[in-house]
Amino acid sequence: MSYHKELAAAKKAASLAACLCQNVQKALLQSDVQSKTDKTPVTVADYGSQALVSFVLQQELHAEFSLVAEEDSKDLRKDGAQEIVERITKLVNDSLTSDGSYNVTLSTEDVLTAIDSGISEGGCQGRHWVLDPIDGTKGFLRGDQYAIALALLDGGKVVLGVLACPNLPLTSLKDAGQHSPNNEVGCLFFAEVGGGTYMQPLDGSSAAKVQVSAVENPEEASFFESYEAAHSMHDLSSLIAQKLGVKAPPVRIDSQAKYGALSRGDGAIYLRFPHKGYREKIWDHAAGCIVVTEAGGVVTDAAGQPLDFSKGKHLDVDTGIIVTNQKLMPLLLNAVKESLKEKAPSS
Ligand SMILES: Nc1ncnc2c1ncn2[C@@H]1O[C@H](COP(=O)(O)OS(=O)(=O)O)[C@@H](OP(=O)(O)O)[C@H]1O
Ligand SMILES: [Mg+2]
Ligand SMILES: [Mg+2]
Ligand SMILES: [Mg+2]
Repeated sequence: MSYHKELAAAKKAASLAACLCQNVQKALLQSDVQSKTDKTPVTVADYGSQALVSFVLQQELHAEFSLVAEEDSKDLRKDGAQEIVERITKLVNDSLTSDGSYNVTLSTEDVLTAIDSGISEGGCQGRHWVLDPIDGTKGFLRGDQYAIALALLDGGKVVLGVLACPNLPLTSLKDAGQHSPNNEVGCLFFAEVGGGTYMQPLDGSSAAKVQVSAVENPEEASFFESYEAAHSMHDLSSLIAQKLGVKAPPVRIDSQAKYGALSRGDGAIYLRFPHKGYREKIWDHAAGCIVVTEAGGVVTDAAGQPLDFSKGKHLDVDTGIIVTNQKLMPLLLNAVKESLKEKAPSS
């Protein structure tokens, strides 16, 4: 089955949302940031991006629509939130006007409704869009990496994914720090099942196929991990890297930009080991997972099992998520197993 129409709609939605986020990041006001009940930050751009993607997908596809997305409008419907809802609505309308494809002006209620169409639970039947309107909100607030991550599930499998990474350099991160005449940023990665992974500049110029690193010797490999130590155990990844013989220091960047960078071979390994008790959400991995696998990579949990996106909002993974190329995966799995055994509290 082909998903060309859906992929075109997803690229349009994610690119427009990326423009909205870039505009907010340039002029971020402290009042634009709120704290959610789980104490993580959310900004007007997270809400605006979710409303915009939801609206664009519904306009483009005219089909029955199910969206599993990170944000909801609960906090925005509370007393005192009217001003922030108006700001979000203005951001969404400005983005729609600058694109010019839709002759509409959304009301505040339209925007809240668009945000809330992301309440689906997903599952193993039918089609479900999966959206992280800003993945890496902490990175976004620091002015670092973040991504708009959009994927489509069909029968519980990820069939397409788009990652818009507005701050990711167009050239490899391996060249970072070296003198490069081209320090432009803004990448759009996209993949359809069976069709490979492509990257194009967010400004829309032509796309090129990408491949994961072909490195077979771990001593030549470098690895990515979360920027935030609260999101992944840096001491455990350091032990795994040491056991593998990786020489390079970790590359710490926020969000699924890690999957994008890995898909084009900027590094060979991604290690993610959340602290005990954290449950991974499908929107933090669905788009990244297909972007890497279609580029020839492998994404598994720490036990070597593929990620199962068919169980609803959560991913029930064993201990952590690891990503690399097919050659390095057996070595990596061994290093992970040994490191976990060593770190386990002795009974
Ligand atoms: N405690 C904890 N453990 C593990 N993961 C967590 C935790 N808290 C949050 N999150 C999720 O991490 C998402 C950000 O992705 P990363 O961890 O790759 O980015 S970062 O480098 O740490 O910023 C981040 O995504 P966004 O909320 O979309 O920014 C969260 O879903
Ligand atoms: Mg969040
Ligand atoms: Mg996220
Ligand atoms: Mg998010």
